[in-house]
Amino acid sequence: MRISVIGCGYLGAVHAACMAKLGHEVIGIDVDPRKVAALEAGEAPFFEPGLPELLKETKATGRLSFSTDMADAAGAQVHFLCVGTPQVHGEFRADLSYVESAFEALKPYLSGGDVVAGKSTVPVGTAENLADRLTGTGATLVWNPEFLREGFAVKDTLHPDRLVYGLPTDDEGVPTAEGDAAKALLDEVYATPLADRTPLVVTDYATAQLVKVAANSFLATKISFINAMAELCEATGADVTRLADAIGYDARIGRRFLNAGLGFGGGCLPKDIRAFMARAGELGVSDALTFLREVDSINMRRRVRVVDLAREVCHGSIVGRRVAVLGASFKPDSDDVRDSPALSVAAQMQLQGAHVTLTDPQAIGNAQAKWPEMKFAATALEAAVDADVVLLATEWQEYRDLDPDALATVVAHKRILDGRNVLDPARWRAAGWTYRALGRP
Ligand SMILES: NC(=O)C1=CN([C@@H]2O[C@H](COP(=O)(O)OP(=O)(O)OC[C@H]3O[C@@H](n4cnc5c(N)ncnc54)[C@H](O)[C@@H]3O)[C@@H](O)[C@H]2O)C=CC1
Ligand SMILES: O=C(O)[C@H]1O[C@H](OP(=O)(O)OP(=O)(O)OC[C@H]2O[C@@H](n3ccc(=O)[nH]c3=O)[C@H](O)[C@@H]2O)[C@H](O)[C@@H](O)[C@@H]1O
Repeated sequence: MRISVIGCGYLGAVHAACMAKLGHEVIGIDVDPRKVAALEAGEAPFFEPGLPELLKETKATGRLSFSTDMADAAGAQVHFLCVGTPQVHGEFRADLSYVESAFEALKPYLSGGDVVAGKSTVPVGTAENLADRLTGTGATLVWNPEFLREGFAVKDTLHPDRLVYGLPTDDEGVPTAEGDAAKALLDEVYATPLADRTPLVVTDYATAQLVKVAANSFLATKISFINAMAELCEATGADVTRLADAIGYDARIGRRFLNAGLGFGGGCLPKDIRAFMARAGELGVSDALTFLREVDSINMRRRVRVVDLAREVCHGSIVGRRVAVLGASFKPDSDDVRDSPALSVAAQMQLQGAHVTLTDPQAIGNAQAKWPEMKFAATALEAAVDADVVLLATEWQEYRDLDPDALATVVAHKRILDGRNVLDPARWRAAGWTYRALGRP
């Protein structure tokens, strides 16, 4: 099938390449000419494991191309909307201006029977509004939220945990004839994962939009729950990693997403819970989501706590102290620094008078663009030269594998803060290090 993908960022570029891998003929469209040029040359414009290989493979088939010209979307039967929905500056709500402009730019190129499939994460009500505005075009809107994780984006797109279709429905919640036709087209798009028995939830617009923000809110809540427990552990001398192991054995709770540390960041979880709260307010049900305010606060307190820990190990002040921060991306296996806890803590320390040197295997370029005045180093060992304290802020495998003896040869003081609870305290202490972590002794 011929497919267009509008917006080729972390979501859209992967989606486009994966759709081509599934056998479709795909045109990816983005307003950023540099991104389009890279993708058209078969190069990934950001770091995502497996994407460079997939782009090469699918470009070679001739089924995948990229363009800045929306007119190239004409002729596609399904158009995936994958543009950004960032937080509005100074407010909680989502900025829908990119969705608006992409949608309006696409409209003249739609034909009868086309499907516009929204993938961006949007406030509930957006799909209903866009659907109304398709009247007269003969095209049908569906909401098809995306659940991929950066770092696993290719696998998550080709082998999703589930697919969700939000279709137009009648007053009784039954899909309309257009809804049924749109479902048939999406079933064709996702024929391979559906044949692999990927669970499919077919529902209405409102539910499909809510599923996405509910999922991210649940994940954020799970992380903040364990980080709240970390605060209790800090007050009592308990170990939050053992606590997580113990409660995680209960299948009703589960161990995944119970890693305490610097908390969640990225281009999605933080802005999605805030946009959800803003939307609940507009709908007159803000009380239903007041707990997310606490989820957000617990998360942000972890960033403050790690700066306090640095101060503690430096005998009361970080002014003039050299701090090596290992990790700038919001999670390992990504170069994404949007709302990165690591970068935010590094910046805080710098603003409070420390001399910070930051390193990351993939995200230095993006971090430098955000904080040009920060000092950067290519490796952990270089960053740690003469350091008074080292902070592991993003758990890249190479930082998990660091040798305490090797690192000891370059630092000024053997003090390590484990911001992600991934190092072995006994090993580091045995090597003479002062080891401190979030929520464990
Ligand atoms: N990054 C992720 O892991 C996931 C993101 N999402 C959601 O997907 C959406 C996109 O997120 P990302 O890909 O991370 O953002 P991004 O910022 O990496 O990509 C958005 C892309 O849209 C392009 N764009 C903006 N206006 C356009 C227009 N009028 N026409 C064509 N292209 C346009 C931008 O140039 C950019 O390349 C957001 O709503 C996000 O919440 C959902 C699931 C996973
Ligand atoms: O809507 C989105 O964009 C995506 O947001 C998240 O994916 P992602 O942001 O790529 O990364 P996660 O693996 O969810 O991690 C998010 C943050 O939580 C942190 N985290 C994660 C797990 C954990 O146990 N503890 C913890 O602090 C990570 O370090 C990271 O900063 C969701 O997991 C995806 O399902 C969703 O599609």
